[in-house]
Amino acid sequence: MTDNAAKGYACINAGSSSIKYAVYVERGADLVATAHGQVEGHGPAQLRTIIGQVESHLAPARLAAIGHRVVHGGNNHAGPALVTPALLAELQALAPLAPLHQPHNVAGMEAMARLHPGLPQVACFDTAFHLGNPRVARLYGLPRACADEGLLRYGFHGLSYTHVADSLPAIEPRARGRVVVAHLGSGASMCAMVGGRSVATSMGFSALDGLPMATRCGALDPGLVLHLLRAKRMTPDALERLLYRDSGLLGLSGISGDMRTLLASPDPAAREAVDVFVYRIARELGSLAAAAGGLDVLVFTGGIGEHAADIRARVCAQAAWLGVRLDADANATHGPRLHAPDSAVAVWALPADEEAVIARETKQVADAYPS
Ligand SMILES: Nc1ncnc2c1ncn2[C@@H]1O[C@H](COP(=O)(O)OP(=O)(O)O)[C@@H](O)[C@H]1O
Ligand SMILES: CC(=O)OP(=O)(O)O
Ligand SMILES: [Mg+2]
Repeated sequence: MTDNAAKGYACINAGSSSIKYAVYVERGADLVATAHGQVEGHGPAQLRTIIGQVESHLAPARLAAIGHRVVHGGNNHAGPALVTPALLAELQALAPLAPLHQPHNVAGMEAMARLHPGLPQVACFDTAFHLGNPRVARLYGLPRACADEGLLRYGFHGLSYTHVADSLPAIEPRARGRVVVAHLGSGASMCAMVGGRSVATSMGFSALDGLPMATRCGALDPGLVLHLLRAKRMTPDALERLLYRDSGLLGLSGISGDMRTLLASPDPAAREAVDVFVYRIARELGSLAAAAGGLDVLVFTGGIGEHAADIRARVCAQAAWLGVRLDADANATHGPRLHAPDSAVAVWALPADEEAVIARETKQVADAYPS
């Protein structure tokens, strides 16, 4: 290994159910992926597997920096940031707002710092993409003092939305128009973009809001939470477990939070869980189209958005009033172009690639770091 070896970047994306990783290597002015993978679950064993994979896919490049997806960046980060002890403390303080993600994001940084002390690490924030949302989109109807202390809508999945915003102009002439993206994975949210920038999104203060997800409830009447605390005497920990881990598709079906399992199940409760998921996406689409002032393009991404033709077909059927018309054959084979010739709205299915955005942001920050 020499100093003039190409630079390589490891990308770690700790989501709610798994850790995705990728290795990117510089080739001229480009960053090229040499590995993409996923390990289920979280913990030291998973991180060790990932480190082994990263090292075996790096050569002959040298590891120049490690980038991490960080779900919650609060109000201070409109772009990626170098990981420092002060930043780690800041991210740890935000952990209660994203309990399924933030502790794993921070654990990944700490593990890599032990393994590669001195190597720059970069935090790439899900919240950054939405930080420029209009203030009306960010405010809750709470007393002003609450907003002053940060009780605002933040929104998440920003790295995935950035990837869509970056990819769309090459394939879709109306990419800079009024676009709604549905990121449908284990976590699920939707985002309205105008001119390639987020103007509104379905997740809010935490990654619980908006759509029902694999195990998270989605939007709830806060009166219901008060009822659970008071009348049912639930403790905050029990409530957190109910809302983050026992609800959503899993809670509704009583079977699984995994869409593939539910689509294959003849159980009426599985069907009803899927019905609720589709219904809520269709309603959110109307709301986000209103925020964008109309709808030119609809994009599906995430594991469900990319692979579940049936879910896309049902959402699009409920969006006929917006001028959405699917090409059934294109949809069955996952497009990526899904709209019929007479559709007023362009519809696409695109892979979610948060790691590509992590690689780019990591290089950008690390290149500015004196090595
Ligand atoms: N072929 C498929 N049909 C339906 N659902 C699918 C398919 N492939 C993956 N999924 C669903 O995608 C979801 C996982 O999405 P993914 O984006 O990988 O999750 P994560 O949020 O963990 O990154 C699961 O509900 C899974 O069942
Ligand atoms: C923010 C979020 O819900 O992320 P994921 O989909 O990776 O769980
Ligand atoms: Mg994900």
